[in-house]
Amino acid sequence: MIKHLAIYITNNDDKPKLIELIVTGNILKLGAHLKPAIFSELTLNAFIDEEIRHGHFNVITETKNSLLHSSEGERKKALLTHIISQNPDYVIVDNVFGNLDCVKQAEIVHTLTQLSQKTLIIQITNRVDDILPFINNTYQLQGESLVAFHPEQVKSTKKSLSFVEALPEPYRMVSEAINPLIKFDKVSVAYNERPILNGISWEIKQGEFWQLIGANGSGKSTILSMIYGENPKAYGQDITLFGVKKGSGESVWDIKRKIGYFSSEMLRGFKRLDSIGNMIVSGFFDSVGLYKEPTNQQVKIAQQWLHVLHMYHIRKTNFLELSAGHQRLVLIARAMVKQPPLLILDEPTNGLDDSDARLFTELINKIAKETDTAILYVSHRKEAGLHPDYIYQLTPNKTGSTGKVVSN
Ligand SMILES: Nc1ncnc2c1ncn2[C@@H]1O[C@H](COP(=O)(O)OP(=O)(O)OP(=O)(O)O)[C@@H](O)[C@H]1O
Repeated sequence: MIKHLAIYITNNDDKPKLIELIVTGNILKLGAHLKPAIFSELTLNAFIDEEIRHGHFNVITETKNSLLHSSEGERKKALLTHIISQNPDYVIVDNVFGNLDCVKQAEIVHTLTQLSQKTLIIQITNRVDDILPFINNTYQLQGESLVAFHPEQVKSTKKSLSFVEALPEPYRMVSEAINPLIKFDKVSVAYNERPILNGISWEIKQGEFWQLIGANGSGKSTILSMIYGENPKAYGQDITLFGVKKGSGESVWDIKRKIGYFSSEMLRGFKRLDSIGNMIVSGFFDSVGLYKEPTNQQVKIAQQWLHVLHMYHIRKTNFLELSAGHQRLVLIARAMVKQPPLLILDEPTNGLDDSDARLFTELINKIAKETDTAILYVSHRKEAGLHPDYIYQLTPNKTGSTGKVVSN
């Protein structure tokens, strides 16, 4: 019987190094002649880069769409099919469920379970709930070797509140809020004649905390891009953003100014050298670096955020030195310093380990409770401990997804 294994890591572990140790045969004694395949976001990104640069598709999705224009679920499924067709000796499976809905998760588990009958699976995960059902051997990293790990350790960790200081008082922006902030009236969208959204009517009002859920490909990102992005599909639709009808000559810049935005994708390739303090205060200027002199009030608010996050003493530290989880907390503070009317969080916990996801969720609940900022949280994962006021669900079907409010 093949002895499949999972390696539980935290956001402080060096994942690329771990993968290198595995494929060079230096951590599991696998033999460097064996042919590995890596199922990870890094592999997917490499294929997407290739697509963009050379225009040819090595990995084809079920709908024959390019990877670039496919949803995350479609991409992962396509990558797994591609990997299996390559007949590897073993497969390293990294962040297997990131961004996948329950149905897609079950499909991937099914495919991997079949694959596991003849091929060794080495899973790398930072969520104990994600450990694949056919894996009984779990380890964690200690230096450059593996030691036994018991998932119950994480589950039984005591959960005390981490952010106790009050959030700063509102900055002037909040008075600009117009209710409802966002209004979609019978919005329908198709790509290449394929219906995606069908008659979406939805309102987000000041201070409300919404979670947007829906299967992969149901159109969640399409909705977001019509609010925050410059999706041309938004024109000719009945969409009102902050009291201004889309297509009425509104300024995209003006809309973006009213929205704090965070997506886990933002950290991909982020290389700027900035201190934590500057990162936060630059949120007042809608710029990444700090090019203007902040006012006393702005500095004070940024300092309060640093205190809330317990980072005041490390405010001069380079942002890139923080763990992935702490970087996200800083980017949330950066998006929130102005207390915008709306905060959009797009798959925000993807890639976070258990403890950082818990911290992140606690901060979002706190923002929802203590500020007038409305929150739109897009995620597949029912994040334990997250307390949205309402859930809006997209249900896909052949004529495009319909939407409805479901109970929490
Ligand atoms: N520019 C585009 N051209 C063609 N098809 C597109 C384009 N953008 C999105 N699509 C398709 O529209 C559908 C909805 O995509 P969207 O990204 O909005 O879904 P999603 O719910 O966010 O999915 P996921 O959760 O997997 O990210 C998908 O089938 C996708 O392939």
